[in-house]
Parts: sequence; C-alpha cells; structure tokens
Amino acid sequence: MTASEALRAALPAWMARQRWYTGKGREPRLEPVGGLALPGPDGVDVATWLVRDVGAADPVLYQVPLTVRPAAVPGLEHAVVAEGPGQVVYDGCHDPAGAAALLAAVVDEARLGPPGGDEAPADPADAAGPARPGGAVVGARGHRIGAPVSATGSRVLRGEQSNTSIIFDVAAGAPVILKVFRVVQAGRNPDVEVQEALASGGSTRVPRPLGDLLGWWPAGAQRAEGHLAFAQEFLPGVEDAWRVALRALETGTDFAGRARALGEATAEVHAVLARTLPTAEADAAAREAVLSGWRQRFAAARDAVPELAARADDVEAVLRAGAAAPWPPLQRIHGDYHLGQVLDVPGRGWVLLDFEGEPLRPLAERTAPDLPQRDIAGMLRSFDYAAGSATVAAGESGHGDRAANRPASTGPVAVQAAELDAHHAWARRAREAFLDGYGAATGRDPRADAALLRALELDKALYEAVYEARNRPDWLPIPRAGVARLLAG
Ligand SMILES: Nc1ncnc2c1ncn2[C@@H]1O[C@H](COP(=O)(O)OP(=O)(O)O)[C@@H](O)[C@H]1O
Ligand SMILES: O=P(O)(O)O[C@H]1O[C@H](CO)[C@@H](O[C@H]2O[C@H](CO)[C@@H](O)[C@H](O)[C@H]2O)[C@H](O)[C@H]1O
Repeated sequence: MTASEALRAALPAWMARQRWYTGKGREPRLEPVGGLALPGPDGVDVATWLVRDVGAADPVLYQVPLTVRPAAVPGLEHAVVAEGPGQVVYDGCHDPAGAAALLAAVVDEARLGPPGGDEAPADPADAAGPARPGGAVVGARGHRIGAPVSATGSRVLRGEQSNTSIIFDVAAGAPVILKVFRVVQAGRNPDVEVQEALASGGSTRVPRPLGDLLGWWPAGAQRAEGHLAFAQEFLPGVEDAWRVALRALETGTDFAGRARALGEATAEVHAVLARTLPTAEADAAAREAVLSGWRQRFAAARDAVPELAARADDVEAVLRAGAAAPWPPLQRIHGDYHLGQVLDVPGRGWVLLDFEGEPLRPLAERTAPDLPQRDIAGMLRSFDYAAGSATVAAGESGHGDRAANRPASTGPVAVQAAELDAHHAWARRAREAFLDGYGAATGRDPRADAALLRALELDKALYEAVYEARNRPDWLPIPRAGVARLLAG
C-alpha cells in the first residue's frame, strides 16, 4: 500500500478521534476539495488540505494540514496519521516543519496553490469521489500585521479546543499563537475580523493580531473564501478565568472584585466594537429574526433533551417577553462569551479571546450585528456553570475516572450540601459584581433590561444543553439546572 493509499484509508478514522471533529459517534465520509502546498524543509512535503465530510446532515469543510516524511521522527509518534512504505504522514500542526510552514505563510504573506507534479505529497484529493474542479481555484494568501516574526520552536496548545492552536517561540519579542481553523466556513471569520477591528480601534483588551491566512476554494460554480488561520500575540503563563474561577470555588476565594473588573472590560470592548464595526437598528424584522433563532434553538434543545418538551409554553413566554422588551441598537459582540475566553493578565487587566462566536451557529448569524446583552448573558451563565461544575463533581466524587472531564489543573472537588450552597452564593456574588461593573462603565445598569437578559440567558442555557448532549453528556445537568432556574423566574 502506498502512503497515499494508506492515508486515504486512515484519514476518516483518524479524524473521528480528533477533538475538533464535529460529527461525534461516526466516521466522516470524506470528499476532497483541494490542497495548498506550503514550503517545507528539504525532504518534507507540507500541505494543508480541505476535505468535506459529506456524511454530515449539513456537509462540513475541514482543514487538515499534513506533512509527509521519508522516515519516522522520534517524539512525533502521537501525531502519525498514516504510514506507507518509506513514508510517514503526520498531523502538520504537530510536526514542527508543518507548524513553521503555516506561520511562515502568514508572516511572509505567501500566495499558496495546490501541490503540483509527481512530487506532490500524499493527496487525499485523489480519493474516490466526484471529479475535483480545476486545482487553480484552490488557493490562499497570507496577510501580516506589523513586523515579521521568526519562529524558533513550536508546540500545540493542549486542552479542550474547537480548533488547533500552535504556540511559537520567536527570535525576538513575545511568543506567537497561530490558531488553525479546523472547520472552515465561507466568509470572513469573526475571530479575525473582530480582533483586528478592536486592535485597530486602539483596544488592548485583545492580544495584538499579527496576521491571517485567507483561503478560497470551489463551492458549486462559485468561489468561496474564508480564513484558514489567525496569528496573534501569545500571553504566556496566564490561566484562563474558568480555571481561576474553579480554583477560587475550591478554596472559597471571592471572585467579586475580578468579576466587577471583567464587567467594566466587557463594556469597554462593546463600546469599541460599536464604534469600529457596523451597527443596525433593532427593527421589527431584526427582532423577528432573533425570536425565530431562539425558537429554533429551543427545538434543537428539545431534540437533544426530550424532557424539555414539557416546558415549551414556559420557554415561549420567556422568549416572547424578551422579544417584546426594549432593545438597544445591534452591534458586533463577542458571541460566545464565557470564563474560558478571558484572561486576567498581570499589569494589563482582562483580555478577551476567541471571537469566533458559538461554533454550533451558522457563520452568517455569528457575523451579523447582535445584542450586547448576549455577551452579558453568556458570562452570567458561566459563573453559574462554575458553581454547577462543582455539583457535577460532587456527584462524581466516588468515580474519579469520570471527573476527567474537568480541566486538568483542577483537583478533585468533593463537595457536601453546605459547600454547594457556598458555591451558589459565590456565583451569585460574581454575577452581581459583573453586572455592577458593566453598569458603572456604561452608565446603564444591565438589570434594567431584565426581560431581555432572562431570554438571552435561557437561550444560552438551551444552546449549552445541545452542546453538552453532543460533547460532554456528564455535564448536561448544568444547563438543565440553568433552564429550570430561568423558567422559575
Ligand atoms: N493569545 C493568547 N494568549 C494566551 N492564551 C491563549 C491565547 N489565545 C488562546 N489562548 C488559550 O487557548 C485557549 C483556547 O483558545 P480559543 O481561541 O478559545 O480556541 P477555540 O476557539 O479553538 O476554543 C484559551 O482558552 C486560552 O487558554
Ligand atoms: O470555547 P469554545 O468556543 O469551544 O466554546 C464551546 O465550548 C465551551 C466549553 O469549553 C462551552 O462553554 C460552556 O462550558 C464552559 C466551561 O467549560 C462554561 O464556562 C461556559 O459558560 C459554558 O457555556 C461553550 O458554550 C461552547 O460554545
């Protein structure tokens, strides 16, 4: 079997094991779209491939960077995708040669095209399937912001991630993080667009953007365009607030001061976004569109968690009240705001990450102007989530293996009823402090929009129910309890 055949045979099962693969529980049915050759060191073929899983209800386009080497590399065993005679195919994000080539494509503002000729690396695009449209329509170009950087080493960020991020040490200056988008969608990726807008608007509440890689590929008779990767300043040695919050819960440390500052930072970011990116009036059509999105979300949650069907009338009443309440103008927002997306950086304060929006939502919705209260609601849910995770942990304390779903840095959290009360009081204080901070910065208390906030919190909890049912069923009780609380009023 050649390396190319071995790759074709191995790729679906390999993809099905990856954290970023969205079709949980089944192997993808892959259709090639095309590949982009990247300059690699002598003897190493580097390319990033676009493959479509046509077995999904809505086909999903994935990016799969691969390297092909003539021999195995000690230490890269975990990154082997396939092996053939005299060739080993690696996950290109984990192979330092692949990682360096991806970053170079951004900072050297490379123009990329399909691998050509007989020397081309093993090609998933050769797999059986409809004829591939002309290779020339698959391409990409890098775009650098600021001075070039030169990488001296790389490692893949570990942990729960929807994409793959690679950290680079660089010859001079702060380290760099390159986020390789795994699910590629047509349109400007909001992570890139929003962070670049914030930075150009003078905000230091996001890591400094360093550039991006924009790709294009055939989509029917059209050409689609979307971001493949995004490079930015890496802030080393700072734990995300989710981990900090869990430890604060474990040790009974108050989070109110930090939560208040987070509320202020959130308001500041919203103000810059309203200034730098398009806004829209919350007219009847916009309200109808949002209400219909809320209803669809409930339908999805009811499918994932059938017991929710019994609460349909209550859910509808909360959503309708939210739709009928006063709304501010719509603007760009974070879109998937939670404690895992914010870093409290010493000497700099709160920094916000990952403006991609909710991964389960279509890109067109994620890039449309939205309600800033959606972010407020997201963070309020996250404080509840932190307390809820302690409850889940309590249920698991006799089953250490199931506690593995918790972030690795947190120890076991065996809690008793009194402690659970303390956790919920912790979350209540954090929620109020966050709202206080946001209100102090804007001059308007977000609690004045109680009906809207409640609808958005409910909507978020319903999204979380779907997310947990698909990804972490052990955590489903957390959004379920959230829904119950929000319906209780
Ligand atoms: N610029 C950065 N500096 C420091 N840590 C970062 C940076 N970007 C991301 N991270 C870390 O990586 C994690 C995942 O990044 P994120 O952008 O949320 O990826 P994904 O969209 O794949 O979930 C974050 O929670 C944070 O801990
Ligand atoms: O960070 P992502 O863009 O991948 O966001 C998705 O995954 C999150 C989980 O990692 C999920 O967030 C939920 O769990 C968090 C704790 O792990 C909690 O802080 C959030 O409040 C809760 O919503 C997020 O919803 C999902 O889109």
